[in-house]
Amino acid sequence: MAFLQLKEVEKTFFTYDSVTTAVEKINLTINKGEFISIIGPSGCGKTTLLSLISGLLHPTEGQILLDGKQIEKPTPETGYMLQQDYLFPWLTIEQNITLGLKTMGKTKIAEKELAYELLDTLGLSDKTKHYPSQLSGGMRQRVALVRMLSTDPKLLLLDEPFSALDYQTKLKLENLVFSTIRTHGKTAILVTHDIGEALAMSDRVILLTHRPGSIHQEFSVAHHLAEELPFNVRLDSQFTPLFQEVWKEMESLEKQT
Ligand SMILES: Nc1ncnc2c1ncn2[C@@H]1O[C@H](COP(=O)(O)OP(=O)(O)OP(=O)(O)O)[C@@H](O)[C@H]1O
Repeated sequence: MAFLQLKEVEKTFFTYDSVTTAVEKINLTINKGEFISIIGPSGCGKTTLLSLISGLLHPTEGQILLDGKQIEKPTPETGYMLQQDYLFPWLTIEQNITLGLKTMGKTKIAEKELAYELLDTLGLSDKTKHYPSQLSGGMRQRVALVRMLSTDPKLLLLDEPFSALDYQTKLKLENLVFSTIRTHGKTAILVTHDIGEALAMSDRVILLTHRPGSIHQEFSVAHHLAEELPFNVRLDSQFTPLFQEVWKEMESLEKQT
């Protein structure tokens, strides 16, 4: 059975003076353990699509099924990581990363084990008593990654999580996020404006059309590359031709406006 299935999904926003169809006719199947990226022109509905998958929004038409069950509302089965880390400034790093567990009533030491293990793996174990303002942007995003994974969600939704970082930090964090997600065998969907990032991190890249966004083309990344760390993928001889292929398609979409 498909892990995540989008069937003829459409989302239209109705406001007092406008009707906006953000996405339409989206048919997509994602298997367990896959890493998918969604790219496309600005305003084509990428974030809307993630919000629909998270259960924060409901489709106007169509269905979204996770493990065969229709998604009705946000649940701990799905984790979200955004461009801004949204850490609570008045809580320590330790309190921030265990907050999700606390709201789920999981306060036992054994239930927090994964969170502490992740803090250690991501080099943050000496920062547990610090406050977010005492950390760099890259560190804060690492904390956001730990917070997302600590409740052990089945599906991860990443909405431009690296776009506010400087280039070097972004490259390092891509590697770290990728290896952490792969190690834990999670299924992930990344929204990004960066073609290179999409290709370096994913098994498949989905290119959406202009709004209303529908799937224009899907690009598969060779299996041996999809298993490599993103930084190494960027250096591979197959990377540039694939980048050019995606770039050309994006350019052709621009010409259609
Ligand atoms: N709550 C809302 N009410 C009305 N219109 C909305 C709402 N949310 C999104 N939209 C509209 O839906 C369209 C798609 O927005 P969305 O943010 O999903 O695009 P995006 O591809 O993520 O954009 P970007 O690339 O700029 O981040 C836009 O025209 C946006 O104005």
